[in-house]
Amino acid sequence: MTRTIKLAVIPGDGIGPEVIAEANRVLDAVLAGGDAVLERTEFSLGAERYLATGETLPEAEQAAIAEHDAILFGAVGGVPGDPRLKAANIERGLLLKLRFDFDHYVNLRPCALYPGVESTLKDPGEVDFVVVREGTEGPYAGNGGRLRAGTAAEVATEVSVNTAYGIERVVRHAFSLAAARPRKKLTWVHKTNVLVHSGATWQRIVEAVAAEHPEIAVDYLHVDAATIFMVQDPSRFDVIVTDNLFGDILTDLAGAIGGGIGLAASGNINPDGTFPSMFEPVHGSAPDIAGQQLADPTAAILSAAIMLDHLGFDGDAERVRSAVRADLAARGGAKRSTADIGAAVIAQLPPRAA
Ligand SMILES: NC(=O)C1=CN([C@@H]2O[C@H](COP(=O)(O)OP(=O)(O)OC[C@H]3O[C@@H](n4cnc5c(N)ncnc54)[C@H](O)[C@@H]3O)[C@@H](O)[C@H]2O)C=CC1
Ligand SMILES: CC(C)CC(=O)C(=O)O
Ligand SMILES: [Mg+2]
Repeated sequence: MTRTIKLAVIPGDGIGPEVIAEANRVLDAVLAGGDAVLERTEFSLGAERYLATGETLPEAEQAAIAEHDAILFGAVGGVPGDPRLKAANIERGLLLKLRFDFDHYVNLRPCALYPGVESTLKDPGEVDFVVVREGTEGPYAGNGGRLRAGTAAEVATEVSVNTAYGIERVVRHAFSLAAARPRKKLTWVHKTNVLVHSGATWQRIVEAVAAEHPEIAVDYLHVDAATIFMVQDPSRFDVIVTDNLFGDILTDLAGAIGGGIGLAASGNINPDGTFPSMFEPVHGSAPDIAGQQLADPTAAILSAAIMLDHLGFDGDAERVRSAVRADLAARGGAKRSTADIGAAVIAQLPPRAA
């Protein structure tokens, strides 16, 4: 029986539309001949839309997006610091609003160094881990403000929000993920020596959930030390669970050691299925290379594969990953356009199993 998947597509700004075009082409190719049909609705949102209309995320459009089975998201934002975008704060008013309102509490960010890919590390060893970044709380929650703005006595606060409810659900998710992986190891990352209040809550909850999972080896790292290990010995990581801010920073670093930010994929997951989950490359809109077909669409393509996993099309997801692996192995140092890489991945797709 044919299953129709309603897909909301938000290409966004800068390189977003370029990489999403390739992810969409790969999706069409991998699903051809199968029993899933994509029904896409494109939403034109982002900095460009704001500059043209003054709108960031109209309520009616958010409600329409909510009616979909999944969201494929490119990237949003303009040149960092562009004063015309200050009032809108596209990243918060659009991207974080979708993550928060759709309760994307698991921000899943795998990092693997595929054969043939050059890492920034000389001798990376085994790199195959997943960062589970909390997606709805922490310092990104929007709890802050400025007093006496614009004066010499200005005070700014950005309060990190950590609820037991929010921590427990993401920690449980990370433990389940670790339990399903062969190495069964979980590292939780925080800064408990200084952030003693939120650190204590995280620690209490991690230890309670760990007691239910004796099969999983658990260790802890302060976030600053975690960055050292990530570049000196990434093989020590299997599943990492951490808060929203630490996870954001660690996963750009993970992107770099995994062969470049153009390969780093992610899923903003609402595991309960109450809202559509959203799949997007880790990178931003890269205004420095936008419109030139210089962006690597692999991160967007691998994000689409995470989406296929989430929607239950594991076989097709694996075919996409296999094609990406083959393409990366064949790529060498060759410079290719965004569209060329998309086409090459499609050419490497293994046939659908009979
Ligand atoms: N999820 C999102 O929509 C995100 C949006 N942003 C926004 O994007 C804009 C640019 O932010 P930046 O800090 O410069 O981060 P960025 O990730 O857009 O770019 C950082 C560097 O990585 C390169 N890069 C990024 N993606 C690439 C790809 N697929 N292939 C090859 N190179 C790639 C860029 O050319 C740039 O040199 C800002 O407005 C920022 O707020 C930033 C991060 C995430
Ligand atoms: C612009 C931020 C809200 C997003 C970001 O950098 C990320 O989620 O990695
Ligand atoms: Mg980031």
